[in-house]
Amino acid sequence: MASVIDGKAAATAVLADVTAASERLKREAGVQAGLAVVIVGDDPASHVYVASKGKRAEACGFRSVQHTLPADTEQADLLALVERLNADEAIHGILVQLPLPGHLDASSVTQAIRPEKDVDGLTVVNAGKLMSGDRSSGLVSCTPAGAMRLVRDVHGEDLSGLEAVVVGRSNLFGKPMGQLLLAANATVTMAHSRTADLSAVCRRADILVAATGRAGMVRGDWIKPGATIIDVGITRIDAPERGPGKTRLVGDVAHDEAEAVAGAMTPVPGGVGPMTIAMLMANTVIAACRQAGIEAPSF
Ligand SMILES: Nc1nc2c(c(=O)[nH]1)N[C@@H](CN(C=O)c1ccc(C(=O)N[C@@H](CCC(=O)O)C(=O)O)cc1)CN2
Repeated sequence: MASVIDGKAAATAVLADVTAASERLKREAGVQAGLAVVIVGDDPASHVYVASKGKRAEACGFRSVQHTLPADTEQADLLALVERLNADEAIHGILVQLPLPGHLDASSVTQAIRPEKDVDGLTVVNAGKLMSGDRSSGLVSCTPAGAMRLVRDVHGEDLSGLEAVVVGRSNLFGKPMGQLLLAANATVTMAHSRTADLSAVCRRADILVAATGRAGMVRGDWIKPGATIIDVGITRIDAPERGPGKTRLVGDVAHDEAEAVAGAMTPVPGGVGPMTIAMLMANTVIAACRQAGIEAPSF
């Protein structure tokens, strides 16, 4: 039976360190870290995540600002807001919640954020720094940074000799996750929906990271006995067994099958999700320390 990798407990530990760093920033530089989150439209899940980001930011002692824009916001208006936030000295981190409504070009909005304030780690500057191994001035995308911290809790800092397979190749998660695993000396395979014999590729993994976007896609017989499973998926499904109209969250890994084979695995909920928000707070305090010219913590 796989042991549970407790993302909530790991997130609580990160948030305690973030709060301490935020207090040090105030003491040493007289600066309150500022995080601005921009949300466009009415997607209910996005609103829940953004509200949670605001609450966490306040709990860490940050100034937290939320900009809520209507679904029919024009590209030029969104870009103008990003420019205002770029110029605002009280704001050290900017995040535009994704997905954006279909008529907006998410990439050009993301790329308009000043790299020093890009707490989502999505600008080409930050993606390039991650790829070239520059961790001293770049910012890493929150979900992969959080997932990597969970991997380190199980395997330590050095993954030499271990095979890691990442299923999914998004800019937000799969690509940076592959880079982080590689930087820790894992032998990394990036797999995706067009990979031939995906189940056989996954079975090679000592560390299997599933970000397929398809609930329950990774089955028990895709898993090497004893492997560590990081499940990045989060899908709400109907749960009639819990009562009429009830729902529950599931990941990309068939949980019960995987539990019988894996050595350790993240649950959904309570695994990678809480780490996403904790690492956003970590990135914000790192960005604020750098902008204030004091030593930034590492997480
Ligand atoms: N600009 C960004 N947009 C999005 C990101 C991102 O990193 N940057 N990630 C996801 C959504 N996301 C944060 O924005 C996120 C997803 C899930 C969780 C979380 O804590 N999940 C909980 C369950 C929550 C629930 O009950 O619904 C868990 O897994 O335990 C936090 C953040 C897409 N957009």
